[in-house]
Amino acid sequence: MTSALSGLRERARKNLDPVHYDFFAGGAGEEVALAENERAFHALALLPRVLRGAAERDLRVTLPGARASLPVIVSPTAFHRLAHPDGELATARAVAAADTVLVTGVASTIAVGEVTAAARAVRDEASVWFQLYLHPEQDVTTALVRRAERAGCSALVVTVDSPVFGRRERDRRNGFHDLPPGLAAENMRDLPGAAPGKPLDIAMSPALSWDHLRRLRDVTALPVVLKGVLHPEDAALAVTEGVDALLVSNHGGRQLDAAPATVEALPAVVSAVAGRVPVLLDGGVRGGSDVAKALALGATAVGIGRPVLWGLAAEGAQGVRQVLELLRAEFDNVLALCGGRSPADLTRDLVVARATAATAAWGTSVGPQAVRAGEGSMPW
Ligand SMILES: Cc1cc2nc3c(=O)[nH]c(=O)nc-3n(C[C@H](O)[C@H](O)[C@H](O)COP(=O)(O)O)c2cc1C
Ligand SMILES: CC(C)CC(=O)C(=O)O
Repeated sequence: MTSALSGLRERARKNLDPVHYDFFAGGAGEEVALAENERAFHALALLPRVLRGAAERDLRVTLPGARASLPVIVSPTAFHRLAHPDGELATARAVAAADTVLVTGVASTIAVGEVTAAARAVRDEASVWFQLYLHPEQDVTTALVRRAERAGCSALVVTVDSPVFGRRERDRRNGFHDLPPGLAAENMRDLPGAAPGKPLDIAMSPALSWDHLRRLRDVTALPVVLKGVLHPEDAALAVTEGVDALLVSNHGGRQLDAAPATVEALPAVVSAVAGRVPVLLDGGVRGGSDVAKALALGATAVGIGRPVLWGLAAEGAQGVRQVLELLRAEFDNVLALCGGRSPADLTRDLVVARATAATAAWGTSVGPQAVRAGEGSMPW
């Protein structure tokens, strides 16, 4: 993590109630997956190409229902008003100003219609996607989808890595179970089964199956991004089921602690999808070179979770904007250093396992590992 980003995190830590800091920062279990997401990026190196004439660079990418000015979008994170009084409104303004996609979540402390309005006040065509969990009762899911459609969201992000809630030790230790008075999951109000004036609980259900996803697709024409896929067989199934994109994610290490680092799971998913839909990744992206590594391994874009929360808690909308501009500048710099003009120039042969990077470049004994990576085998 660069000093600018860790500086924001430290300022966020100072501003936040320690219990809320732990909620944002923490993971499940022993926080192995949380740590692995970042470690796995460090374990990879980029093998740059030279003399490729990369004076003019274009960072834009096309995604379902959206275009983004850089291949970094904002993943859904809960309860932004714990980080800053303006909460998701501040996040929405900053993300729209940076001209990328905001994935606003069902666990937002501001209703989705107000979030999209704040984004559109900054940029007419601002892209906002809506993240939801499938509810076992179809009428609740449908009501959430209608809410997102009315708000003008251009895709649905369906999180499927949460059949049950991960065991978050920090939250248990801190006794953090409820939002402070005055804050609520605003999108959960006025849903079928909700008591008047009271938000419904966000359901996480182990009973969900592909049938529930089919029922969702029956009630909406919005593109669907499936979030939390790690197994290549699930990726292939999802494509067969007609999803419009996949987001490789382990929920920032907050669900299955034994899950692999996302950048390590990415190549097999990319291979299973075989170019049929875009594949995105989140988890542990902290700098421009992480973005470049994920793209070289086949991601169309990456999402960031905690860095946005650090920016928001440190400085509100300004802080979120700072995080996105930092990543834009770093990614552009790395792209140039790799001799690339656009994200498409970041190809798989540019990624090698760090332990073998030098020997791969020399073409000696370990070299073929990196060379074969370009042909579909794993470089680690
Ligand atoms: C505080 C917090 C809350 C989150 N809330 C949600 C959520 O409501 N829905 C969801 O799909 N993912 C949620 N996530 C996971 C993020 O969307 C994303 O997968 C993860 O944060 C990416 O990892 P990173 O924080 O290392 O960038 C949350 C993550 C954090 C840190
Ligand atoms: C409270 C949850 C709905 C959000 C969260 O913390 C998570 O998904 O990690």
